[in-house]
Amino acid sequence: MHELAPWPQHLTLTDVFAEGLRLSLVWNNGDRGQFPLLWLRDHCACDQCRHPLTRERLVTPMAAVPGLDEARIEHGQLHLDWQDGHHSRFAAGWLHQRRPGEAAIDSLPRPVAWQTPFSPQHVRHADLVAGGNGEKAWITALLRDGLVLLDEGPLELEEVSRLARRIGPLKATNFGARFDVISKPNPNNAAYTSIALALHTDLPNWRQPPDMQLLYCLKNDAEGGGSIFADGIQVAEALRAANPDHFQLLAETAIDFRFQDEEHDIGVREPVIDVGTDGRIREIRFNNWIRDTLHLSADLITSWYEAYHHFWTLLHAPQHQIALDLRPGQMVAFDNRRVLHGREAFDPTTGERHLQGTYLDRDMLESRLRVLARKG
Ligand SMILES: C[N+](C)(C)CCCC[C@H](N)C(=O)O
Ligand SMILES: O=C(O)CCC(=O)C(=O)O
Repeated sequence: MHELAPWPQHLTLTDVFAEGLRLSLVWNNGDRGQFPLLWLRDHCACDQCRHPLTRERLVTPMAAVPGLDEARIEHGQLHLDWQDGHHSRFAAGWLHQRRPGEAAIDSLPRPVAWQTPFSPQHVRHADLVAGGNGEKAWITALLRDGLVLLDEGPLELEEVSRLARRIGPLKATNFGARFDVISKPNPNNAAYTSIALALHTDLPNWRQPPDMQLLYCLKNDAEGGGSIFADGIQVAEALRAANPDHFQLLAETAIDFRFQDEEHDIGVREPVIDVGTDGRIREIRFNNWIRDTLHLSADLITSWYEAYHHFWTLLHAPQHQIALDLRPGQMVAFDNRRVLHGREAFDPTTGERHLQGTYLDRDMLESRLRVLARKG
């Protein structure tokens, strides 16, 4: 079927009936499904309909489906002879996975809000780089919890880039594809100082902020510098429960985020909480440094500030935060569209602190997990 993902091999078809412009199929496990003929012709997997090497569809949209001469089951699989001379063959398990009206089966983990007390999953570096289950566990935890820790990695510069490249290309931003979090002489960003960083998401001033952030600890022996995290979904749900009007205001009111330095001026107008039509929280944009002028009507301004302050207070409430003291050789990976991160101030005169970081697209993590799942 020109499909790399596995489909159930034990299923066979036992019956097929034509009903107008549909076929009704019955499998050996008793399941039934109805398939419009147009769908079947559009999904034909022969070499004229699917490119044998790229696996991409070659069939173009049809106004009407050619008539069917015969639909039959051979060795449990479906064979169709079309009146225009075309022949299609469908594997029973492949069709079963795609029964119209059934939700598509995707093995990707759904995001699950943190429950207090939340303790993140840890994966050993050696297990991640061995591939297989270690890598699956790491990606699964990251997609599900929005945060995962890697332990016992080597103290090598660029290890973060090597790990990221296993998954996909590093996602470049105006800070480069790979960045060093150290205190710098002429910082363009609070991260490059030694001051405390309140909880934030990175680059909410981009239409599409980076999805996943990896921070690899190489040195952390200065006094202070502990890391903090909070789950934006958990806290936004807490806000919705405590004050639905505040939640609504942050979800419905777009505000401006903006970053500027000598070379850039990157801004976007979006709400702090992005809620889907189903009420699900899809994204949090929260970064108080790069919130731009609050350009709202005078009526809205005071109530927006109230709601924002409420959210800020809940984010920083001890029950919503986890504190991590990153050790050299440890890497934290988190979903930057959901989980907020921050750190305590550190004293650069007492020792060194050096993190190397990069970003990854969520699509690449999902892709990697699907590829790993092919092997079962
Ligand atoms: C991690 N790195 C230093 C590269 C970027 C940090 C970005 C955080 C910043 N306040 C902003 O969103 O613009
Ligand atoms: O220094 C840290 O621990 C976090 C740095 C940070 O918040 C950032 O790079 O955005």
